[in-house]
Amino acid sequence: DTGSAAAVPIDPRFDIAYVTPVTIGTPPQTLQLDFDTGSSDLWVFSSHTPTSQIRGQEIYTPDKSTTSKLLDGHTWSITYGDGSASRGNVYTDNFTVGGLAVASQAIQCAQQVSSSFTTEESIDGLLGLGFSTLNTVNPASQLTFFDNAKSKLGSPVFTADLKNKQAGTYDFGFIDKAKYTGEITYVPVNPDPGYWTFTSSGYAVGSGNFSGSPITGIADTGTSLVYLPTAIVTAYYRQVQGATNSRNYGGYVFPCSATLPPFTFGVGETKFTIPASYMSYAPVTDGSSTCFGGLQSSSGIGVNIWGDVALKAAFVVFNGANPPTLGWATK
Ligand SMILES: CC[C@H](C)[C@H](NC(=O)C[C@H](O)[C@H](CC1CCCCC1)NC(=O)CCNC(=O)[C@H](Cc1ccccc1)NC(=O)N1CCC(N)CC1)C(=O)NCc1cnc(C)nc1N
Repeated sequence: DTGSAAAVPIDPRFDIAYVTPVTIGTPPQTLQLDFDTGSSDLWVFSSHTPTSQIRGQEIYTPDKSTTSKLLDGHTWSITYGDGSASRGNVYTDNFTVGGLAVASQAIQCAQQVSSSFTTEESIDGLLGLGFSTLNTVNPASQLTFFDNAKSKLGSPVFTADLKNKQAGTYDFGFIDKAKYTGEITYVPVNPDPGYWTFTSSGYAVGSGNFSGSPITGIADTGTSLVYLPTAIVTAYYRQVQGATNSRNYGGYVFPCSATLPPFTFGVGETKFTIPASYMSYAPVTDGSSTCFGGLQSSSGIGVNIWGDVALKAAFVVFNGANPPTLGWATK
């Protein structure tokens, strides 16, 4: 079997996140989920979520599904890097993504979500595509949709073809040659503690020389920006007129009129260039002439993160074979 579904930016003006339609239950209930390779819980706004915490999101109602089953005594609680959080109980039900079906997928129903989820009306929940070791369900952790679907897939892979300010695609079980150019460069993945961790072969700022220093980080579709070591980030913003590291805005900002250099990163021998237009993330507040950079320092995070700003510049194969690898191709 295979599956293919659109990854749609939640805001047409800048790519803070992408959502993908899924169906849950019988008859099918359609929700838009944020596919997140940086976590491994599949959780949804639900009939168990207090209405005071719901603002326009679609919800999953297990009682309306003839195939839902309560996973008795199981609970979950998750906190994300940006401090957002949610927790709740667990059902199993039929689940499909782009035509690919899993019969008894663990669906984590939110009984509590933090305010940033309530205010993000376009996200009805998350679908974790990290390694199942990260799943937070107690007393028995649950498998991700990808792990459940693997045995049905021609090839144990999924691919991310995220695009700038337009809909891209997540494919499951096959690699679509029409979505990339040249060859796919595969690199090793360290699945511990559960992220898609790989090592980039280096970077260049604009037309500057390529620095071959290895950068270990995670490929994370659920993170909007790229977070790299401070030395790299300062080298980048040294090339941007008027750039400052703003404590007020929590990162590097610059005049929206500034000329930005592109940013190149290496995977094996292949080089990926993030165009300057992706490197200006968004005005710090609506209508401001100060813009927030798409590249920020990872010093406060503890891990380097290749988020959507970088992933948009490539076609990425998440190969769930043993051992797992990451494939990168230009497009
Ligand atoms: C089992 C936990 C799981 C593995 C968890 N994984 C992650 O945090 C990475 C994961 O990819 C999550 C997935 C996000 C979570 C929020 C909702 C959207 C998806 N990524 C992050 O938290 C990275 C930082 N956040 C982001 O990048 C969010 C994503 C977002 C998008 C749309 C709407 C709201 C938020 N972007 C923003 O807040 N933006 C607004 C501000 C703008 N300047 C940039 C874009 C983890 O590491 N948690 C440990 C953890 C706990 N507590 C903290 C403080 N840090 C932690 N790392």
